[in-house]
Amino acid sequence: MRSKKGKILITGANGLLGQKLVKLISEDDNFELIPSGLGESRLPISWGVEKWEKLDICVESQVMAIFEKLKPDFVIHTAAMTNVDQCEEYKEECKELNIQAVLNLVKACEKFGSHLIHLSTDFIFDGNEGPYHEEAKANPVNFYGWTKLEAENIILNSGIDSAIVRTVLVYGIANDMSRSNIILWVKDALEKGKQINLVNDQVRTPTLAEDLAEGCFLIVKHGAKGVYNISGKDVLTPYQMALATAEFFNLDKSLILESDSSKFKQKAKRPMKTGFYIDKAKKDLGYNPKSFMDGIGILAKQIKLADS
Ligand SMILES: NC(=O)C1=CN([C@@H]2O[C@H](COP(=O)(O)OP(=O)(O)OC[C@H]3O[C@@H](n4cnc5c(N)ncnc54)[C@H](OP(=O)(O)O)[C@@H]3O)[C@@H](O)[C@H]2O)C=CC1
Ligand SMILES: Cc1cn([C@H]2C[C@H](O)[C@@H](COP(=O)(O)OP(=O)(O)O[C@H]3O[C@@H](C)C(=O)[C@@H](O)[C@H]3O)O2)c(=O)[nH]c1=O
Repeated sequence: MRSKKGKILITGANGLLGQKLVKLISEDDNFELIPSGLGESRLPISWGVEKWEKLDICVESQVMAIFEKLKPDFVIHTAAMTNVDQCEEYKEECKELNIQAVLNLVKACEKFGSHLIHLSTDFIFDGNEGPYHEEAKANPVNFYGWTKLEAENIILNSGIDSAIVRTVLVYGIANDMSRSNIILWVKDALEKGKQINLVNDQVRTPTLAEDLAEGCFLIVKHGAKGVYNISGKDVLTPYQMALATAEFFNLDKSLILESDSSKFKQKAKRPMKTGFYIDKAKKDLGYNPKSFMDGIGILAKQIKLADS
């Protein structure tokens, strides 16, 4: 039997990215996969992934015990408090999960020499000059973004082997999801005949969850270190994304009301113009994401499968 190329621990494996990583890596027998999460596994039974470690990354002793037991070569850290508006309201909980837990993981990686691949975000930027390269100056405009920048700094100043994966507005469908994403809630609203307001002055490079998982796995396979932008390649406003969704699913576009950020307010401020240039990931890793329309196509097939 060929020796495995490495043991990969995934945190937050029940999440949208987490589940896509499990699906992708479990199909490559060069790697031993260890999915972990806060509660019981919510992975589809049909995937036949038996392994599961219950791991609350906020509890340092649990993190140390898992590393002691498994000694992972790589850790793909996806777990976080990702509801941006809740982060603004519940700052202590957000700091606990998005910063303190990263300190726990860094300590364990220092002790066991594990390579940490950490998920970060376009929300570390203020959105005044997007799209952004990896070297752009961070300046978060909401608490979620501030915690994610703090986490980056802890990792980059720690000296451990690490890669920071920054991404943008992830879309996709997973099993028993803990939060929705733009294509799903737009599609759902239009199917229910609900009017929705979509801003036309915020700019993103929306990212298919499968592409993001591919980018993280490429970093593992290359043993890559440093900061990588891993996002979609199309620069779109939420209004354009909603129109494309209505187009694709043949839904009523007249329910989509064009708005702007002066009229449409969310609890946490959103950076206006973000999105990423991805030439570094393309050159170093061979990363090659789908177009937004092809991404919606992949999602549509999965929705059809899930509904059947
Ligand atoms: N989604 C997006 O648009 C973007 C995401 N990112 C980053 O990518 C990463 C993955 O995002 P995404 O897949 O959408 O996240 P999800 O919210 O889908 O998943 C996060 C996971 O973390 C788990 N979790 C929560 N608390 C703990 C804990 N204490 N210990 C262990 N696990 C815990 C959750 O468990 P449970 O399911 O039980 O609640 C959930 O499964 C995050 O770091 C996020 O900041 C960056 C940019 C955009
Ligand atoms: C709910 C809603 C959002 N929007 C816009 C605002 C925003 O730019 C975009 C997405 O808004 P949402 O609130 O759905 O998603 P949001 O919380 O902005 O998503 C963020 O999640 C975290 C985890 C990240 O790291 C960021 O990269 C980003 O993806 O759509 C509307 O125009 N109308 C609406 O009714």
